[in-house]
Amino acid sequence: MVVEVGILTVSTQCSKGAANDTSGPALEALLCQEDKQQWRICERKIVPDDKQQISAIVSAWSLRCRLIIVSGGTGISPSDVTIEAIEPLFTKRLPALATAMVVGSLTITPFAALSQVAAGVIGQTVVLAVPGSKKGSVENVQQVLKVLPHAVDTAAATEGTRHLHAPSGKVKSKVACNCSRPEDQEDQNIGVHGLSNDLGISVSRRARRSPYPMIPVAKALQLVLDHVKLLPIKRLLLNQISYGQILAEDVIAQENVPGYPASIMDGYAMIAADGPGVFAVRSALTAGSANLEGSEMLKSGEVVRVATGAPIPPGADAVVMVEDTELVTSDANGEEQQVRILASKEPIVQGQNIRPIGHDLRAETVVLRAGTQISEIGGEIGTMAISGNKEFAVYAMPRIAVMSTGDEVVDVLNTSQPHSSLAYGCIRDSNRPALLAALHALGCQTMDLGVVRDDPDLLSHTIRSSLQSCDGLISTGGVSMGERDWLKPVVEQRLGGTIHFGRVAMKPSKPTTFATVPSQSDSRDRFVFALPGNPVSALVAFHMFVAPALRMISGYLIDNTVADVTSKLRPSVQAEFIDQSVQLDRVRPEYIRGVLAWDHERKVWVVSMTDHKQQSSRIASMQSANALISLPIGTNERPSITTGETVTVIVIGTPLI
Ligand SMILES: Nc1nc2c(c(=O)[nH]1)N[C@H]1C(S)=C(S)[C@@H](COP(=O)(O)OP(=O)(O)OC[C@H]3O[C@@H](n4cnc5c(N)ncnc54)[C@H](O)[C@@H]3O)O[C@H]1N2
Ligand code: MOO
Ligand SMILES: [Mg+2]
Repeated sequence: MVVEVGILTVSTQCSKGAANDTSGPALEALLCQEDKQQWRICERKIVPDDKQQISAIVSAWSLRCRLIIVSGGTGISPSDVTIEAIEPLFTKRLPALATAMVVGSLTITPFAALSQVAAGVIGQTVVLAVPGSKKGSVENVQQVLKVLPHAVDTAAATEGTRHLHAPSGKVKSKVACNCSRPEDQEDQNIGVHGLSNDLGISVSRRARRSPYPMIPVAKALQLVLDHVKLLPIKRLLLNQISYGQILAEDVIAQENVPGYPASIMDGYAMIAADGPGVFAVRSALTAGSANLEGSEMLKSGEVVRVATGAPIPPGADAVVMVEDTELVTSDANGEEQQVRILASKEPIVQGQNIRPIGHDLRAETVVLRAGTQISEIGGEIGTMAISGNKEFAVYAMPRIAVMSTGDEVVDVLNTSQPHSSLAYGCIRDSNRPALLAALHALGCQTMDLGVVRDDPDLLSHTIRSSLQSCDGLISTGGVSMGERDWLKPVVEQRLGGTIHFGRVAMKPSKPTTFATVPSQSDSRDRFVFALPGNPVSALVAFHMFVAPALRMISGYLIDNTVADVTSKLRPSVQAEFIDQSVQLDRVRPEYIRGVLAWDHERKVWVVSMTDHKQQSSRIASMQSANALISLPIGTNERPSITTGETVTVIVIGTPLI
């Protein structure tokens, strides 16, 4: 049997070209001498003493090599990190194999005692870590050369099973995956997977199956919510606050509203006990009239003309509307001298038409709770304005970078380019405009990264630099199995990111990818949603995963009282399906685009499809959609849904009412 071997040289000097790699070629020669038929060197690489790079490469190779030898970085200096990089990946340790290497080498030199060799299994791959010197590496491998074929056979012989491992280097769990499972079937290997194709790999050697298990939608959403973090709190002036923002602290009224007893009507302030009759008009008070403290008390038989909002003069305890009075006498200037308060069915009572101090807001009480969303209706902004506070604590709104990717994708937002006819094989970018609009509707700030070509260098540079000033990034395209689908390897291998999931059991949007990337400036990881390129897949994934995450980090859950947070972040209703029958997909749950409306006669929610061409490439099927109709996987017993059945509908827009 031919065994695929990877030889990784770890040396910062060699990786910079400052020294020649001697151990790699020596190990190659050793294996070739042994038996050319048996060992085939399929991977060779030199990397610096960098833990992340070492573990990323060993992880990726473990998907296609049966034996990996890592030489170098096994000493005891602080820069030696090979053992720390690979041991956490081991799904099984082989301590005796490591001991055999050390014991054998000690018979040659006592310096062997200063190397930390390691041996273990990652999935079905045997991995050895040996010293970096030409002599040391060869001597160590020689000690175990005879048993290596058997070790490799045994590791590979775990029939039908493959142990997957976490990309971050931490072994989360050992899981078995049935290799005969159809590619599209949901995988239970949640949260554990191998790495994407090595960026430098030729197309013929790329993995032909995705290393990312296809996880259920609910689990994917949970992973997203587990890994995104609340944004910082900001103290903003009222005119800096945007609709949609969430209060991070209670708003306390600083003063009473009104701060004085105020008239509710235009009319006459009087003493209620006087009752109807003729009164002398002593003076007039309009809204904004100065403080009346110290002014003369109103006497029986007098009234003061007041406007709505004007302070009530001292001594007065009721206001009668102007409509319930008539003029009796006036002076030469037209000023009122006497008015009659007309008798009506209702007696005049104390406090009539007067707002006492603090009637609307009482000083030092909470007028808006933390967790309140500032709506576009205006009620919250108005209350904040009147509360007497200058600044308000709110959660920052996310700033999100948006990027379309693809050599064939033509930018329609770049106005400096003339609008030209589309070249053969190209398509206009519909994803970025749609996502930017959806983000703005959620109140997010955006950074438009344009259309980026399918080039790992360009992609990694664009993502890295945008994440310096954004909380997260949304890209579309390049996440599936194509030879230029670079997003996953770029995130893992160039940005040091962790992919939490790379496929979801749903139709559309199967290759939806969610990752976190360490920040270069602070301890808050940035998130990357690498959405599929198909336009409907991108938008459905946005509403299923990205929008709830954005709500969560903007503070939507801080006053959470409901057990099921999903219902707050991604609301759904039960509705009657009123369209023609639809065949259910036999492999993935499907989210078809729908129009949700309230049936006023029957008092039920009803939902129909936007149209009957629901392909994931066809953005027109998203037109008018305000809902995603969540359809279960079809079975022989239930192959379709028919008119009148009740379905779960995820609300993504304003329902028709
Ligand atoms: N062998 C396999 N092939 C595919 C699989 C699979 O599992 N195995 N999955 C399919 C599914 S499902 C989807 S969804 C797509 C996702 O593809 P990518 O995310 O890699 O996206 P691209 O390959 O870059 O593009 C796919 C499609 O979308 C068009 N596109 C891309 N960007 C835009 C844009 N900004 N505006 C408009 N249209 C865009 C692009 O031209 C392609 O037609 O993969 C399947 N393949
Ligand atoms: O998941 Mo893809 O989004 O089916 O077309
Ligand atoms: Mg693709």
